[in-house]
Amino acid sequence: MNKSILQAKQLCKTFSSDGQQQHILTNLDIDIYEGDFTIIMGSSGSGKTTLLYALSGMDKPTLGKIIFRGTQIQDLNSDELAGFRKKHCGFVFQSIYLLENMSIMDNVLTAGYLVSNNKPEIIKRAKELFLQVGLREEIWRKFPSQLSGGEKQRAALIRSLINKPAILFADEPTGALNSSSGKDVLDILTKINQNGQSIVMVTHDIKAAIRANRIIYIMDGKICGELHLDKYMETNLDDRIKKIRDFLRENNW
Ligand SMILES: Nc1ncnc2c1ncn2[C@@H]1O[C@H](COP(=O)(O)OP(=O)(O)OP(=O)(O)O)[C@@H](O)[C@H]1O
Repeated sequence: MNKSILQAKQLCKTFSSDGQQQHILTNLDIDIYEGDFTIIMGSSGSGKTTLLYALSGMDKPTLGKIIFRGTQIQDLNSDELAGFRKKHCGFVFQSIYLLENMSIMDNVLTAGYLVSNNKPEIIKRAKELFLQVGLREEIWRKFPSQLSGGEKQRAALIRSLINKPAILFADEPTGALNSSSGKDVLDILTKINQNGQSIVMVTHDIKAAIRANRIIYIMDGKICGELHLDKYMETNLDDRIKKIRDFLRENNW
């Protein structure tokens, strides 16, 4: 098994609304391992996004510890947390949050300059990433509104990778894309994972889940099932899909 890079210990998250407390995560323990493509599944409202946000420092847990390479991040103040996220985490979401008033290249470079002063290095890496995800030079200076949903999501993915995050967190990144664009994004995620990028992704979609080598199932704020698979290959997909379907059925999905 690979080295653990992120741990949650006795994680609890409670939301209060209308005077009522809702316990979404309760005493949840999890390790995220370097190089894994970890998928979080579970029924709607089971707490998948809440878990992703807590693990990535986007939101503070109510109780418990989040430990990234030995540092407890739940105790960081908001500036320190923002620094942690910028430096170590990449994010892609279903909604694509690119800045509309700048080109996709500038969106990427701006994110890179927040972390590094080495502008030539950032520009070089951005160009490499654009080519790696199949976005040709002709569109680098286009604004987000001039691009298709799939192109925008690929640009958002480059932005999330520009600072070489230790972990890429993704929340249904293909949820708003047509199946061909969704497949392109999954192919890119698979490729970067094969090159060593650790990924934690929430999805409802078996087509996305087959890309993982580890699937966590959560129910009522707890991990109730875990499936380990070999790294994704385009062969034996029927067998892989069957294993995932059986696993989901066992968990009453
Ligand atoms: N900021 C918040 N304030 C109050 N309740 C919240 C908040 N964020 C999430 N919740 C509640 O926590 C529960 C879990 O939400 P979460 O988004 O983690 O679920 P999910 O498993 O990702 O669901 P889905 O698959 O539908 O996206 C839901 O009942 C939701 O209403």
